[in-house]
Amino acid sequence: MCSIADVEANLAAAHALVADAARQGARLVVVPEMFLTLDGSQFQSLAARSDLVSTLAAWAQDLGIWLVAGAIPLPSPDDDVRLRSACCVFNDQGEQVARYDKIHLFDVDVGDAQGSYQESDRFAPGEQVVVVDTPVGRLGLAICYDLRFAELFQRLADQGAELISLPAAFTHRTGEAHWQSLLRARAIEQQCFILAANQCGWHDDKRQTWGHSQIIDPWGQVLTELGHESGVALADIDLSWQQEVRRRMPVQQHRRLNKP
Ligand SMILES: O=C(O)CCC(=O)C(=O)O
Repeated sequence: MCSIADVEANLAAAHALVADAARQGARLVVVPEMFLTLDGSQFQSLAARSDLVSTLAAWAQDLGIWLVAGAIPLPSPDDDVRLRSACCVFNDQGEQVARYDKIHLFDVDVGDAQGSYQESDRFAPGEQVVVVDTPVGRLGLAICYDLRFAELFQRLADQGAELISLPAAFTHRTGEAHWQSLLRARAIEQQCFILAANQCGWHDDKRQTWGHSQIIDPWGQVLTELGHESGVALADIDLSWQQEVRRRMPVQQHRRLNKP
C-alpha cells in the first residue's frame, strides 16, 4: 500500500486490503512496514496510542486470519527513550503471539528525494531474533533493511523458519536496483518462502517507495508479484515442495563454517 500522513486513512486502506486478502482465502496476511504512516513526526504519538494494537488484534480475530502487522512504532521494552520499529503477529483469536523489533536500522544516504535516512534518530535497534509457529508454517520475522543482512536470515532458518515475512518501505531507488535480487537470494540461500510486503508510490510527494510486493518460494521462484500499485498478492505455501528442495540440495547440512 501507499501510506500517507493521514493515519486514519491509512488504517482504513490497510483494513480494506487485509479484508480483501481474507475474502480471497488468505490464512496469514503480511502488511508493509510503517503502514500507519511514514511521517516520522507522528511516530511518538502513535507509539503512545494503546488502541492501535487492539485494533490490529481485532482485525485478525474478526477476519479469522493470522496478521503480521507490518511494523509500527512502539515503546522500547527497556528504558530507552527511543522507540522500536516493531512487527507484531496476531493469531486468528486476536492474541498477540510474537513481536520482533527491527534489528538493522536504515541510516543510509541513497541520494533520492528524501535525502538521507536516519532511522536511529527515532528508533533503537532490536536485539532478538524471532520465529513463531503459524498454521502455514514456522515463520521468521524480518523488516525491510534487515534484508541486506544474510546472517539474520541464516539465524532464522537455524531456528526452524520455513517462511520469512518482510514488511518493508524499501526505497524506490534501492528497490529498483536490489529488491528482487536480495529477496530471491535470501529465499534460495535458506530454502525458505519469503513474504515481502512493500510500500509503493509517492508518499505525500516526499518519499518514493518501490512496491513490487511478492512471494517467493524456496527454489527462488517468484510465485506472485505486484507492480508499483497497491493491492493484494496471494500464494499457496506448499511445505512439501520446500522439503523436496531441501532434500535434493541439503545446503544446510553441507555448511562447513558457522554451523549452529
Ligand atoms: O535497504 C534498502 O535499500 C532500503 C531499506 C529501507 O528503506 C528501510 O529499512 O526503511
